[in-house]
Amino acid sequence: MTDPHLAGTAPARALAVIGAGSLARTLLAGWQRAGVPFPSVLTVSRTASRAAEIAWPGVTALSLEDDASAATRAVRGAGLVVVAVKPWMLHEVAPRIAGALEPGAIVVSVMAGVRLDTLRTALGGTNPVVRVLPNTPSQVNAGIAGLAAGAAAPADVAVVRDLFAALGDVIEVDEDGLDALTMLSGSGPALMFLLAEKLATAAEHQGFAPDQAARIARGVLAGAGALIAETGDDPAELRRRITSVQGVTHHAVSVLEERDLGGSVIAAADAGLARARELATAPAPAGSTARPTSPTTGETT
Ligand SMILES: NC(=O)C1=CN([C@@H]2O[C@H](COP(=O)(O)OP(=O)(O)OC[C@H]3O[C@@H](n4cnc5c(N)ncnc54)[C@H](O)[C@@H]3O)[C@@H](O)[C@H]2O)C=CC1
Ligand SMILES: O=C(O)[C@@H]1CCC=N1
Repeated sequence: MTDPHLAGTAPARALAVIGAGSLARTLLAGWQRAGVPFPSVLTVSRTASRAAEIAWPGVTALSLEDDASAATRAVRGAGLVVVAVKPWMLHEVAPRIAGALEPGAIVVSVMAGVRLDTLRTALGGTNPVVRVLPNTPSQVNAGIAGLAAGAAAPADVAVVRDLFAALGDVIEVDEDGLDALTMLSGSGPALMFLLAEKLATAAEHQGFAPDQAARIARGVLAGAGALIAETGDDPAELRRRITSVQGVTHHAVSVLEERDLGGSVIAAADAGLARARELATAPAPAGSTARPTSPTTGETT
């Protein structure tokens, strides 16, 4: 699928992606799907085994394990550099790339919490830096990304905006707005998937086999998503059409409202915002190099 916004406007710039984990792969898959014509794409992983997982056409996957200068090599010649490591790894990445960035190369940070001032200082202060907060539906060009431009020149911001418009909707905000979006749209899909997991658990509780329970949960989430996407109707209106007076939906939803679902989601948003702000200066969490850590929260590293 080629995004019509991009026709004729896509930057013919080489792309370097530092940190080729979950989000980086999501973005690359989305750009490939949208047909974004990068002249070359280099990714940098920490380990050779992670680099070997990226056997994609047109992508050269380097690793620090194989070549300690991989990050420096990747950014040389790149017009766009996406930094997609965990926020607490910036201190390791920045010295490797700061002196090697091409003049005018645009750095896009997708790291949660890390402020533009911090990025600019860490990267030597001469290259334009833009913060973007994407989400994983970008992989299927159905993402929402927050974009905070800071002091970047309008032409550079336009390049980044076009790039992420190929992956879905782009909302321009200031940095405080970006911290809030980190949970709302960045983590938002996880909330929806959590609800689907809980629906499957409830189905099993009511006697369905696990494979049937999984089909029910997947079908409901995918069907509801397709309905809202294709009709463009308001979620409250779509819910109203399901809710018969004193019917089944009314009784089920009442239980969630009595247990303050709305208050719980607001509390979750506040907790996410607080954590996004903390990440600006936080050390690596204990155990953050192990994968995966928790079946409940689904943390990857
Ligand atoms: N996963 C998501 O849905 C979203 C993630 N983000 C942000 O994206 C960033 C990456 O997150 P994920 O992809 O989920 O994490 P991840 O752990 O899957 O990927 C990070 C990758 O960086 C690599 N890495 C670490 N140090 C490195 C170094 N010095 N040089 C090169 N590579 C190095 C790691 O080996 C790992 O593969 C984080 O800062 C996160 O806040 C933002 C929005 C959404
Ligand atoms: O959990 C995280 O910190 C990242 C940022 C938003 C989604 N994943």
